[in-house]
Amino acid sequence: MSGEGGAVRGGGAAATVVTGIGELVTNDPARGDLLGAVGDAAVVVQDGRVAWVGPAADAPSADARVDVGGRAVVPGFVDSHTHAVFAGDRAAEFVARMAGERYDGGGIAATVAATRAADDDALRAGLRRLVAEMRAQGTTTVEVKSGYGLTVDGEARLLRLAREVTTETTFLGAHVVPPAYARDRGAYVDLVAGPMLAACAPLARWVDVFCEPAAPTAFDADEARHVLRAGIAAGLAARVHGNQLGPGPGVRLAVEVGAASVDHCTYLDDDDVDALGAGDTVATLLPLVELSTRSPYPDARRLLDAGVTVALATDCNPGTSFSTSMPLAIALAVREMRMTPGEALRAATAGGARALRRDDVGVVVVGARADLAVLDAPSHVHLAYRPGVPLVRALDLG
Ligand SMILES: N=CN[C@@H](CCC(=O)O)C(=O)O
Ligand SMILES: [Zn+2]
Repeated sequence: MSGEGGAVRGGGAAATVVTGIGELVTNDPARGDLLGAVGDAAVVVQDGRVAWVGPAADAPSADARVDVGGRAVVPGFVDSHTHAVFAGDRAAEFVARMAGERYDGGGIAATVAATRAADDDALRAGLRRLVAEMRAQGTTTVEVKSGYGLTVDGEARLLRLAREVTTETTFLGAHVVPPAYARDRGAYVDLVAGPMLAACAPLARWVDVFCEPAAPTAFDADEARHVLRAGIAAGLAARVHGNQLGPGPGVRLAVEVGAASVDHCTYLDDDDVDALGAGDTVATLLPLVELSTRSPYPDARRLLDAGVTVALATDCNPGTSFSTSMPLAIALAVREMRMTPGEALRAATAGGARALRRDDVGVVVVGARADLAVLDAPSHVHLAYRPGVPLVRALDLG
C-alpha cells in the first residue's frame, strides 16, 4: 500500500522538499519528547523515502517544493489489524447488538458463508474499496487477515487477494471452528496446523488465532498454542486475538510464544498486565470494536503506566467494527481509554509499526518510507479534538 490519496508519497529520483509544516510529528526518540515533534519544519522526500528532516530554515534545496501552509504533518497511520477481505453484510446483527444482544463471535459463520459464495472479483472489489477508504483517511500501511474461508483453498484464496494490497498478510485459519467440525474440534485444529498452514504459509507473514474460552467456537489455550507453534515452525511470526470477550489465556499465551502483538485486551487481570510489562509483545487496542459491540473499553492507561507498548488499529471487519477510520480510533482512545492525544497518535503510528515489527514506517526519519499524512489542522491534537471530521489532505508531489 503506498501513500496515494490522503497521504504524501515521493516518487522517482527527483527530490521534493515539503515545507511550511507547522508541526511535524516524527516519532524519533532522538528528538526527545514522546512524538519527536518539530515546529516550523521541512521534510525532503526522494525516491519514496525520507532524505532529510529538520527545521524549515535549514532545509536543503531540492528539485521541487511543496508548501503545506502551516498544517501539521504526521506519519501515515499503521493499521496493524484488519479483516478487510470478505463478502456480505451484518447490519442486522449490529442493530440487534445496539438493542442489547451480546457479541459472541457467532456471526462469523455468516461472513464465512457469504465469502465462500463470492467470486474473486467481488472480493477484490470490496477489499479495494476498503483500502481506498483507509488511504483517504491517512493509513499508509495495512495488515489484512484471512479467516473467512476456513478451508485449505478458501484461506489460501483470501491470502492471495490480500497480498495484492499489502505484504502484511496474516493466516487466521483458527478464527472459528466451522459447524461441520463441531463434534470433532481436534480434526479442525489438525487441519489448520497441517494442510491449511502448508498451503497458506507461503502467502502469509503472520499466523494468528482467536483464543477465547468465552466464545464456544473460538480456540482454547492448548488448541491455540498448537496452531501458533506450527505456524512459527513453518516460518511465520505470531499474533493473537485475546481477551476480547472475557478474561482468558490469550495474553499470556501470546507472551509465552513471543507473539509480536496480542489484540483486543479488553479484559485483563494483573497477571496479564505484568506479563505484557515484562515481555516484548505489543498490546493492540481496537476501540472501534468496543464502540460497535457496546462493550467496555480496554484500560489503556493501566497498560501504558506498566510500560507496555500500545498500538491502535481499526479491526475493520463486517461483524465487530465496520470502520476503516484510524482518526476515529484515535479520538475514541483519547475520550474513552484515557490516552493523551500524543499517546494515541503514537500508538496509531509507531505502535502499529512495532506490532508489525517494522522500523521503516510509523516514523519520519531519514531512510524511512515517505508515508506522511498532512492534516488540515495546526496540530495532531485535532485528530481527537475534531472527531469524525475528515482532516487528512491529499498532497500531490508530482
Ligand atoms: N474476534 C474475532 N474476530 C473479529 C470479528 C470477526 C467477525 O465478527 O466477523 C474481531 O477481531 O473482532
Ligand atoms: Zn480481529
